[in-house]
Amino acid sequence: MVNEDSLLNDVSAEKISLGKHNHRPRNGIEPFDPGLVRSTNINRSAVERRVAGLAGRRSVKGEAQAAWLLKALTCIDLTTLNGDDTAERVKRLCDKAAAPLRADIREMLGFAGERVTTGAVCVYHRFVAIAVDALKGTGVPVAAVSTGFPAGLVSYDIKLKEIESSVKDGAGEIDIVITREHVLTGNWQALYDEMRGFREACGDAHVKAILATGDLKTLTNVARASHVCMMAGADFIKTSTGKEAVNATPAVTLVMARAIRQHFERTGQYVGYKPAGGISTAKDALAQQVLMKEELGREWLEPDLFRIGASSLLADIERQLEHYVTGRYATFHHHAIG
Ligand SMILES: O=C[C@H](O)COP(=O)(O)O
Repeated sequence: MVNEDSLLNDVSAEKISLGKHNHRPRNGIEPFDPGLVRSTNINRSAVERRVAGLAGRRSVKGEAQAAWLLKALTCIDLTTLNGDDTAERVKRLCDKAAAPLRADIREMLGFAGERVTTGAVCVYHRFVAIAVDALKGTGVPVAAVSTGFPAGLVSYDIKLKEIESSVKDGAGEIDIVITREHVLTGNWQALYDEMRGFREACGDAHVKAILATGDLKTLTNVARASHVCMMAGADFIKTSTGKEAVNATPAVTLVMARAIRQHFERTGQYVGYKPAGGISTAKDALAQQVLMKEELGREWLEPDLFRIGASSLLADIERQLEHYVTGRYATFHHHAIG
């Protein structure tokens, strides 16, 4: 059985706490602070050095790795965002989110009686009601991508209406995309204003701000956009739509995690982090988790503060966990969805 205490060697009192989906209380909204934005600057070489240093120093093996992967699985926002999505595909995805691990693997890991689920299911607005229905009683929330995802270039009014419709259909989380032009032209006030409006339109649903970091040109822009969205009340900041050419790189994770840390030190508010796009292997997930642990600490490894947006990661995690308990690798078709 996976020793729960082995999740991280230096936090032996912590538990894996499976099946926990509680959202944190909503964060407050800070007034716009242009001085803080102007004074935020990122040195790319320093970021790259730190990322390379971490990759060399930290590796998680054996039983501890199985525990980390189990934890990563509970943080996945299991996603389908394709033009050919159908109700049937979304229902199958929901079944997988509610029971992501084969019963025999779960049993061999020592979690037979536990509810193990992914962090959420993430879909387009059209499928929100279907997913909410399919996930009834599972505790798994539905996240809706919104505000003209992925480009975010529909009118502001339509963006607000889209958020409101998804909330009405039962989405507990709304993943909004920001207007990249506001960042690229340095119009931080406009970014703050739209983010506040999105947050308000979400009502009680939690809001994740997708920065589309691959479009933002510099790490300084990534850090400034992170701060502005957090000031305006984002519950999570998220890297990417998965549709940009570059998605959740370790450098971007480091910059966004540090922005979250600074925000926490300044305001006492906990903002979550969601890397998304191109995270498809257990190794990718572990690299993101290590960065979170090193930069933000143990609390930021739980699904209320950490999610991984991914369409195909689950299959590899399940495969690695099967290998851990049986000593064998199954072929990929045994872990079909996710
Ligand atoms: O938010 C989630 C992403 O769209 C998923 O991207 P992916 O298909 O590269 O895993």
